[in-house]
Amino acid sequence: MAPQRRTATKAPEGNGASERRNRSSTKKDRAPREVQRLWQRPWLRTAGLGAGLVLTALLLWSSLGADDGVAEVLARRGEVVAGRFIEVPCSEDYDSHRRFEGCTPRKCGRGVTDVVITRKEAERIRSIAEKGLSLGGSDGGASILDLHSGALSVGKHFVNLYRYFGDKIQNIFSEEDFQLYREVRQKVQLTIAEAFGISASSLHLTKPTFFSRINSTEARTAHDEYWHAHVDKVTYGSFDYTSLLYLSDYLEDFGGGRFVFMEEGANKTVEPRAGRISFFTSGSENLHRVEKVHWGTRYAITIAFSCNPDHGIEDPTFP
Ligand SMILES: O=C(O)CCC(=O)C(=O)O
Ligand SMILES: [Fe+2]
Repeated sequence: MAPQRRTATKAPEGNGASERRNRSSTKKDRAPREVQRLWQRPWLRTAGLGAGLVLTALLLWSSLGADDGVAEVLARRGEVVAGRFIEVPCSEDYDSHRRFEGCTPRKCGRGVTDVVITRKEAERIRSIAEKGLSLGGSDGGASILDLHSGALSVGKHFVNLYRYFGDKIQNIFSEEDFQLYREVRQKVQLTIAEAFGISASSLHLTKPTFFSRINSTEARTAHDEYWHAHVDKVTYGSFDYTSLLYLSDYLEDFGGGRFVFMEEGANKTVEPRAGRISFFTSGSENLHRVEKVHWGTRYAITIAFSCNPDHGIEDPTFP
């Protein structure tokens, strides 16, 4: 729009012929007629239409971008991130909770690493999720399995798989599965502690800790609506540090389903990759959402930590 206006007003000034031809016109009506005449020139009309098209395309692109919430990629699926950390100012969310010095975030931010959990480990963990979730699954697009509480999505509800399946659950899961969960939790805890400069022992595993399986089936209940923007500290209360371990690959196993940190004009996405850990402080400095999954199946596990020992839970144990 701006270049078009500049052309229309500037051209008559420098165009002597046009001025001479219009000597009889009053000052008042000169500009519109000159603009009209200029507009009748084919090249200007083409340029104007071109600019209009570019502008429309830009507006469309930015509105689609805003809807999609995508601006920059923090971690691409195809790259191996050896450790990336971006500090962001802490929100005030932590002030309304009891503070634990040396743990409650004073340094806030988000990190990604692909070198802590191997692809092989991710595949083994994913098979735990597959085994557990094969026993149930939501009617809608999002199912969860919480090894700690035993919560498993079934239809439009949850069941406690330990109660529901009783001793039979020992035929599904193995001691090694739980051992693996513990090892992964430990590695994630150390990664978070190091990135935020705190002691790993000040972090307490907190609930809920769960596997998620998302596909493109339409949501049936509010539990299936995983795509809403949220703040983990608000949603889950006890969370101070959130981690996500991805168990499948963006654009290989599923489409859509990118993780988005929402920031005004500068959303950042994390593209899931098997074995990728994404971790961040849980306050509103890290408002986020998950894009809708358009095809395929996306597996992840949410493991979070609290600074408050009262909110700590033990690792899940083999029943
Ligand atoms: O699966 C993800 O990428 C994010 C999940 C999430 O935001 C959550 O569990 O609170
Ligand atoms: Fe979240």
